[in-house]
Amino acid sequence: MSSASRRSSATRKTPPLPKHHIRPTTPFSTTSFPKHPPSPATTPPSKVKENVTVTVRFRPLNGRELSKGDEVAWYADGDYTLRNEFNPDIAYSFDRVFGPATTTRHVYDVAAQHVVSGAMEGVNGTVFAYGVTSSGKTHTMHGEQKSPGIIPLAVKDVFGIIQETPGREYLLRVSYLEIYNEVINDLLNPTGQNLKIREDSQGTYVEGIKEEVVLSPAHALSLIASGEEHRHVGSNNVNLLSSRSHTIFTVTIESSPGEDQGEEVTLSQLHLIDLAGSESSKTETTGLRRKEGSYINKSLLTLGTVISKLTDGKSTHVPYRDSKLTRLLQSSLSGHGRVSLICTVTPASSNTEETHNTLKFAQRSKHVEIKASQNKILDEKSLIKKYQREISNLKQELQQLKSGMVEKQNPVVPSQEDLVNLKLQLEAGQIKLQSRLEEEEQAKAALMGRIQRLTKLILVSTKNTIQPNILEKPSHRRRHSFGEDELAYLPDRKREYMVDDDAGSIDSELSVDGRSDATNLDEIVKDFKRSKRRGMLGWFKLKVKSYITLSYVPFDLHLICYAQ
Ligand SMILES: Nc1ncnc2c1ncn2[C@@H]1O[C@H](COP(=O)(O)OP(=O)(O)OP(=O)(O)O)[C@@H](O)[C@H]1O
Repeated sequence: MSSASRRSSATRKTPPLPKHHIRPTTPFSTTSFPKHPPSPATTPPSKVKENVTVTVRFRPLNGRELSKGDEVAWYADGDYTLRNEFNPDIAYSFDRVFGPATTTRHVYDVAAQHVVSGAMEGVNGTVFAYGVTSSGKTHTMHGEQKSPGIIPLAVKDVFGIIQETPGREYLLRVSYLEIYNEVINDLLNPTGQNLKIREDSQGTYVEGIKEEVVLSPAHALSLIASGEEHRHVGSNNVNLLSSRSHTIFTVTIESSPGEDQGEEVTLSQLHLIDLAGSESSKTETTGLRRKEGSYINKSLLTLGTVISKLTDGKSTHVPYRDSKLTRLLQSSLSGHGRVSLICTVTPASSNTEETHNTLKFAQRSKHVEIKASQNKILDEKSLIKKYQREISNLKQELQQLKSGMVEKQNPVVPSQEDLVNLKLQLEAGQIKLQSRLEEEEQAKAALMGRIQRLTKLILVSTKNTIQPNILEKPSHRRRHSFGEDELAYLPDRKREYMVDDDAGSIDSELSVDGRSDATNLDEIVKDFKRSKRRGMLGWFKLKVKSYITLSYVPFDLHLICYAQ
């Protein structure tokens, strides 16, 4: 093969070699998860073994490599095999090998979609990109506006799955952290520095990490973008924007069949990880960069050791504790949930050795066994159930408050004498009445606000086929439309997201009252102004009429007080 033709592509189609297909979806069973003890009410786990999905993605030779005369040293030989150009005996097979022309969308469909859909069904999932500096990890995980990466595609998919799952309610929370020089920083909360890893009976977790409930893809992406602003990035001689830290973006997904149904809630975590790249002596660095590089290399070395120990079949001790990265990945690597490893490589001959090391790591990782199983929790442990119960209680409370107010307003036609007495009573008790009315109004507004806030947090599909009549009345749930625009993912964009106003289905129910109140109030104000013109007697005549026609008497009382 000539240099020129080698340079043109790192992909070749030759007769098929033994193929390694992506494993079929594993039937779900039950397991536990960090921070949430397993429910005794769950069915016994029927764990089915599968392996980590391991794929390799080539990036094209870049300008720097071409200008220094680099050749293609490694190439994709079909969809599953990767070969060394100069030594045909060196070949590796993986679940999939992506040539340099492959789109990230395709990588997502093959390497990440099954992990994301599993997470939506309660199976923990981890997708991570591994490779040397400048091999394309960030390009793969984050992408750019024109070519969104695995993280934005997964976020969009999560909301798409909610939309395609009528009759189920979801609550999503996200967190975003970096491990920089072996220190954990919260990227969603700049004051959350040097956070500690804690362990409970269910595994490791980061103490004090901020979790934000997300309401739409744009909302989640804006959080990532704002988190990215705090991530440590710097340039080395091969990458102008080299990641100096490992990042873990976690989506916690709770789902339940609905407010009044007894079925357990499923809970899972989806970890999307962009590792920093290992650096060799060729990566010329000094000072701070070198220090960062040594932390990065050390933690990746520990990751390699952990993978080796997990797969050699004889180790009794796995050194998860030797790095923050492996401690946080402990639950995933020790088999709780689905894992997809995307190794990124350059075909460049100048990087032959580094690419070979990545491939050896990928090969070992293939033998890590995992048991994908579904997490279920009891109602009381679940945030979504807590919110659902709270909404229902608040609605009852609101109803009681409203009916209490209406009872007090029963329109009775008073006699002339009653009216005089009433006026005297009103004069005596006007301040008390006024403040009580204000209190009731405030309580009502507070209840409405709480119901509205809680309702917005729970996500449902607009395709509600379970209750078709729901379309006939204003919805009580937040509605979403998940367009491509949601992926307009600008890292420099500040948090300009919403809690927007399309949500307000509960508004529509509540605003019915709001509008009628306002209408009555307007009328009363008009009456009041007219009566002022006519003098007090006119006002009293008018009020007698108002008592009969208006149902919302407290406002009348209120105005009478002012009218005196
Ligand atoms: N598959 C690809 N197609 C086109 N360009 C790519 C691809 N992969 C990476 N690149 C480009 O190569 C450069 C380096 O990629 P990237 O920053 O993703 O590397 P990295 O592995 O994350 O590096 P580091 O570990 O230093 O952060 C970027 O300019 C990126 O746009």
